[in-house]
Amino acid sequence: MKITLVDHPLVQHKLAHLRDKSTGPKDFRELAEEIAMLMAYEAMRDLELEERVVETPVAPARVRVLSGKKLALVAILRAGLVMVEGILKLVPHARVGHIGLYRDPESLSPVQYYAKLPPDIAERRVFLLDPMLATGGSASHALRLLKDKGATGVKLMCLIAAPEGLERIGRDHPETEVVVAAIDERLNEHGYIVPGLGDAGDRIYGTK
Ligand SMILES: O=P(O)(O)OC[C@H]1O[C@H](OP(=O)(O)OP(=O)(O)O)[C@H](O)[C@@H]1O
Ligand SMILES: O=c1cc[nH]c(=O)[nH]1
Ligand SMILES: [Mg+2]
Repeated sequence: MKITLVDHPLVQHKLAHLRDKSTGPKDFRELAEEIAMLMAYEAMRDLELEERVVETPVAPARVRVLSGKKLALVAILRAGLVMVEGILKLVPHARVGHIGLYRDPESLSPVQYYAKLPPDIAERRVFLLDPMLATGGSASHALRLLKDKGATGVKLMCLIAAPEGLERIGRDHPETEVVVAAIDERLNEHGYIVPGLGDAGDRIYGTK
């Protein structure tokens, strides 16, 4: 499994504020959007380009524009929604899918309550978005669902990953590239990432 760590200073600076427990929902959402946007710059580095010629006011210019497969952003609800908002600013024509999952607090297994994907998902470059990769159960479930719909080459983008989650994805979906801004120490006894940032969904929406 390929892991891409986005350790750019701007990403790390914003992540520091995101982790801080005194950061409220408004700033949390803005920071998470900005980090996702900066990470997408790296995650989309291998998008295909084709040559064109455009007329500048001075002369023809050979330019390169995006070509190849169209894009799909798939958010794991709820927390993945903020990443969609950031990345859509860069690629506004991407189609957006939603997979609704919550972790059962006892078993920590994902429970699916919703799924709506672009019908041509198998023909698109897919970026699966969730800020937190903890046990990896939610991301692994979502990757299975996407693959069952015919998606290939899906990239998983997470702000913070635990080693346990990365191992799980490597085991279940070894062909998947995971793009992360930080790899933390471990999970605690409740399945939260240490030091992490707490419950991403609750911090985004102020539900705790
Ligand atoms: O790797 P895992 O162990 O599966 O944990 C990660 C999942 O937990 C969080 O979602 P949560 O279940 O809190 O749902 P929410 O986004 O609605 O709050 C997070 O956004 C991930 O989807
Ligand atoms: O640390 C964690 C683990 C799972 N989900 C979160 O939102 N945070
Ligand atoms: Mg949550």
